Amino acid sequence: MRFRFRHRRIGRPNPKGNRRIPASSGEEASSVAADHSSTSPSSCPARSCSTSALMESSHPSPSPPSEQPRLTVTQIEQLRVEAKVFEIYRVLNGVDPPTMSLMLELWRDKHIEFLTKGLGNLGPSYNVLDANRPWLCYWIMHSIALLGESLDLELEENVVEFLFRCQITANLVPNMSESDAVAISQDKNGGYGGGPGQMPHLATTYAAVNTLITLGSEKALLSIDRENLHKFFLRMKDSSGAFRMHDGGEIDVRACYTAISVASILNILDDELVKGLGNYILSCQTYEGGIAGEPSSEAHGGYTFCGLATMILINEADRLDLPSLIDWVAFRQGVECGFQGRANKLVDGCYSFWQGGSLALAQRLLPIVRQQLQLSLIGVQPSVECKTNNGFTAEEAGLDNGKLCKDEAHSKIVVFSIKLYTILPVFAFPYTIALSVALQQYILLCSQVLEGGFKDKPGKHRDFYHSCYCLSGLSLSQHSWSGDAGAAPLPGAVLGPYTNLLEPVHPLFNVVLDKYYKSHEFFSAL
Ligand SMILES: CC(C)=CCC/C(C)=C/CC/C(C)=C/COP(=O)(O)OP(=O)(O)O
Ligand SMILES: [Zn+2]
Repeated sequence: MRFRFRHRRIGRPNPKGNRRIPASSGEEASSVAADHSSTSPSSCPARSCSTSALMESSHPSPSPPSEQPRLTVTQIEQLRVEAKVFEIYRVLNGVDPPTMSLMLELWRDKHIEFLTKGLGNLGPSYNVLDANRPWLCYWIMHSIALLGESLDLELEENVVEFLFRCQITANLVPNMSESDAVAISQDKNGGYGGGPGQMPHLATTYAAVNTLITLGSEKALLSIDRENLHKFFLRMKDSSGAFRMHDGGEIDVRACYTAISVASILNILDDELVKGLGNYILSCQTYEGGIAGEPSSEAHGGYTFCGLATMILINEADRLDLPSLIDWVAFRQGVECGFQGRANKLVDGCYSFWQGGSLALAQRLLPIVRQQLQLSLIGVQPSVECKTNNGFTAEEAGLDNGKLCKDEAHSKIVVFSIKLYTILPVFAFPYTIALSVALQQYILLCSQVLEGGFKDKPGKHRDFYHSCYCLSGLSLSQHSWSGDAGAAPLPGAVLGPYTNLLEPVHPLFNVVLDKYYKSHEFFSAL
């Protein structure tokens, strides 16, 4: 039977009543505003994974050397070999750890407390992250749903109404009456802005629609103006086949994903929106194997997720070089067990989703991956030397009898074997369980804040963005080997107490699976 935390409305007593609350660190209550400032594009000391990555154009330059202190590989290996997880915690956090079971426990009630406090800040006087308010709704509501909770109906309605006002575009004034808003929503401008009266933007449109799907009420789903949204998407479509973020805005893989994800989940995806898009995404896959934000840029986990998910949604994933992509993502998991966003950068909790999500997607593409590996070897005749060196028989390597000379065959097989060695372990059952449990260890020990919320890494502040993507990554890794959707994960796949188990997410859209099914049914019937 499936283990779930379902439909506990926030504000009611906790039926489990078994949460152990750690002593306050003194950072509490008044610190929520301070936490927000840590996500503010303008005030974030380290812009790493700031919300600017979601809203602004990003052209990563070659990675600068980091000043962040980190353990050396030798130190980590030593600590690991001696199984001194406590020591790792102490060195990373600078304080003595609580007991092991407390460290590995998901502090549900504290997370809910932190998340619900954030909802109070969506009103018109809330200036920090002013252009990101639908994102705040999504990060918070999705995190709450992952934890198996939901809001009181009145609070949910407030969010629906707030987002409805964000659907009204730049030619309107904030705080207008609902009747005026309804009248003006009939005009040609679709899409959601970062706040009421702001210009529509693809990123905030994605955040708003995912929030409404997460809320899932009829009122929430019906509030989405699909017809005008489709017009908005067509207006954002560029002649290259890609999309731009907003009128006159930048063209990149993020814009492609947000447009296609929303169009797909709302059942308004058509040939016009898809035309030429696969070619654009393909031109963003770099020599490293990952996907960049735009052609000739550096591969990055955020864009790799967006690019791969888009290709799957438009049914063109087989055009990507999947073995190289998987190779690249797998090597982004550092010795700290978390993922980095790109080569030579520090690991960070949010990539648990962007990189972990890419692996979760690739896992479903294994038949295509195998086919691509085999196709790259058609006609190759393995030599005895190759078989000995690489430990694979011709049959295992999927080789045909071929016409290539020995040298050519040899070089191809070496390349092939490198891929086999890196890709097979990534998807071999026990090995992958170990990798996903290791990722859970990073999230629970290094990103989780025991007072509630999640952060990039020790030494940083918690924020809603990292809370959302750490929880999303945690859910994906807990469920990564559950088999058919809906099956309960094996206890060994869930690090810490089994009560840590989160709701499963749909890896293409990053909404809770049940919410996706409900909305799919709803929009298929329209
Ligand atoms: C759905 C949607 C809008 C997705 C956005 C995907 C996403 C997170 C893209 C990342 C953008 C980027 C290049 C960040 C680098 O920031 P950095 O240089 O500060 O971080 P780093 O050092 O970890 O690379
Ligand atoms: Zn981050």
